[in-house]
Amino acid sequence: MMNTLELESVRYEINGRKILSDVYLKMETGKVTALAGRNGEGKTSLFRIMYGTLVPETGAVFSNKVRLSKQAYKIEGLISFLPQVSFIPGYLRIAAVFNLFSVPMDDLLAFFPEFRYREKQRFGDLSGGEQRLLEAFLVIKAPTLFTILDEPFTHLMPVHVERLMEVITAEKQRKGFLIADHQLQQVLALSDSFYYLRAGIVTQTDAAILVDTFGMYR
Ligand SMILES: Nc1ncnc2c1ncn2[C@@H]1O[C@H](COP(=O)(O)OP(=O)(O)OP(=O)(O)O)[C@@H](O)[C@H]1O
Repeated sequence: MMNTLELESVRYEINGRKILSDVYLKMETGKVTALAGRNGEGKTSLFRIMYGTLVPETGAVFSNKVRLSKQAYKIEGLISFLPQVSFIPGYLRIAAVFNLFSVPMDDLLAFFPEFRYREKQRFGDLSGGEQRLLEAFLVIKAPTLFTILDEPFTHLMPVHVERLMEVITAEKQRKGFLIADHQLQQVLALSDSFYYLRAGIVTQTDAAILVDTFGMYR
């Protein structure tokens, strides 16, 4: 069964400045949806409104066309979110972190065997890139219908980006993704549908227009 998660008629302002005006956006299971936009256009704000940690002036989130009665993140199994900033406490050991997210360590080792025998290491002792990789992996694998990824490839080395893209493609069989990342080539390769956010307006677009707008090799 295909599931949808939609933002409808969302208006959001900060100190009287319009960030989002009458925004519509749809996520679907089985699809990766991309949101493109320059720095500061409001992508993170839109993600937080969808997730439920930011309250807009108007608008709502609909799951399979039914308006949510509470924030999306409070509904078990509905949505996971990778924010731009680190969110896992450094004192936790890797094994404990995987337990918390209900993700088996073996799932990680299948894609990233370099973490074998490191279960007892504390999360805070990993390199910045390794921490980012594990956070992205856990959110992607979390047992939810939908996942939002805010710049998942930032700080990752190219081989990890490639493998993380494989994880997303595999998980897409059962969930829907919404992704923003400045690595346009990767986003284009992964995504099935595209939106563009500019001056508060979200429009549906396609890969060719995004390449024209942002350039492939900036
Ligand atoms: N608490 C705040 N007070 C004032 N302005 C804010 C606040 N939070 C966000 N903004 C502004 O709102 C706009 C949208 O921010 P947002 O983080 O949603 O953009 P973004 O598209 O995700 O940017 P980036 O690609 O750089 O992450 C930005 O111009 C930002 O400066």
